[in-house]
Amino acid sequence: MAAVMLSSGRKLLQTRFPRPPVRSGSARPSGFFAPSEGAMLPAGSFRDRLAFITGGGTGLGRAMTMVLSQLGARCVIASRKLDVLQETAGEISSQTGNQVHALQCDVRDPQAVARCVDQMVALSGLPDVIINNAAGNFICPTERLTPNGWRSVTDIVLNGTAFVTLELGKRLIQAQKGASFLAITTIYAESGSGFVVPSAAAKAGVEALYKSLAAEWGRYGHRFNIIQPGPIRTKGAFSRLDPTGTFEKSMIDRIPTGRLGKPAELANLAAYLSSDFASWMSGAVIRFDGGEYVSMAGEFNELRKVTPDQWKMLEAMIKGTKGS
Ligand SMILES: CCC/C=C/C=C/C(=O)SCCNC(=O)CCNC(=O)[C@H](O)C(C)(C)COP(=O)(O)OP(=O)(O)OC[C@H]1O[C@@H](n2cnc3c(N)ncnc32)[C@H](O)[C@@H]1OP(=O)(O)O
Ligand SMILES: NC(=O)C1=CN([C@@H]2O[C@H](COP(=O)(O)OP(=O)(O)OC[C@H]3O[C@@H](n4cnc5c(N)ncnc54)[C@H](OP(=O)(O)O)[C@@H]3O)[C@@H](O)[C@H]2O)C=CC1
Repeated sequence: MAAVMLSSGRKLLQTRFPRPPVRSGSARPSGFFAPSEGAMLPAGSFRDRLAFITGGGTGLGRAMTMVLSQLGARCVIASRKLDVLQETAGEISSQTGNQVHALQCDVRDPQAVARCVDQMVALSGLPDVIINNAAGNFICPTERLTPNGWRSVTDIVLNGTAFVTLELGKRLIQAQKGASFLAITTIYAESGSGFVVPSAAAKAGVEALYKSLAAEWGRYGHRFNIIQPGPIRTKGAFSRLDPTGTFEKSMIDRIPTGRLGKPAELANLAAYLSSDFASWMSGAVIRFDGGEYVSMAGEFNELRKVTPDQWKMLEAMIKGTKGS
């Protein structure tokens, strides 16, 4: 006896199937959807451009800094840990030959953000590209969350993004200089998600902020776009969201492209959105998740697990039903 279950937990049918050789996501044929990790845009796409990337010392921020620098940008990376930033800045600039400056900045503190922008202006001027990538997150049942735990995440994600955007936005408007603003949110900014509730709430707030400013600040030459990544292995994210490593397989199983994303893939999309090739893109929200979001959403998507023999039987049963 075998049952086909819907994602809601309801049984679609229960009948005498031969035991199904259920194909797991990780058993998908390899070769489809192989990542391309080199820089996608033409060399020099960011020549004479300055990019400011929060959280640029690690993970996805580091990958975005790398590709922008490869494409000719001067970069300023900012976060709390100066030693980490300096190491990344040194590694990237020695590979690309372009300047990468490291500035200490806690985005939760608006005065620290203003000082950081002062330092950047003194070093290199006002940026053409701003990427709000810094974040904090951890899995936690919401009933265990303290007010300080809530604050630690929402202050980095929502307030931090707002402080950086306001500080730079006002100065750019004053200087009559246009810029591209990009925010890195996540797929559950749209759906919400249990167990990461401060992050879900704050990322949704960031999306509202960026969509609102896309409408309001276009007249000053500013574009605002959003990338919602699905799971991409980084130490910062996976140590806090999958500390035992047990969720990774179920993530991969539900991703139709059968793998996690790669930082360099995300970085190419970020570079495109921040480039002149995307100068008509503003207010866009791009989901970048290998199909995971729609795969989790569709009522009948679990039917991927039904085998061809089972389909023959299902079809015969359906066709054999007369009337309603
Ligand atoms: C898979 C697809 C979708 C994925 C989405 C991914 C989204 C991401 O955002 S991944 C980014 C992950 N990277 C980071 O989080 C990096 C930065 N994170 C941090 O620095 C820390 O994790 C933290 C956010 C907690 C901030 O660090 P800080 O030093 O400022 O805070 P603490 O003093 O350590 O803690 C502040 C309060 O939070 C409580 N807390 C911390 N961790 C947990 C936890 N695991 N569970 C419950 N509560 C936690 C901590 O106890 C403090 O509260 P209190 O005890 O009341 O003082
Ligand atoms: N990896 C993934 O699967 C996914 C990631 N994302 C998003 O991608 C972005 C990058 O995450 P990822 O690279 O994975 O994780 P990381 O932990 O590597 O990146 C987070 C960065 O934020 C910086 N940061 C944290 N707090 C502050 C603060 N108060 N002030 C300034 N900087 C701060 C950290 O630097 P420092 O500690 O030096 O301050 C760190 O460099 C985040 O916005 C995350 O939400 C979204 C969906 C999926």
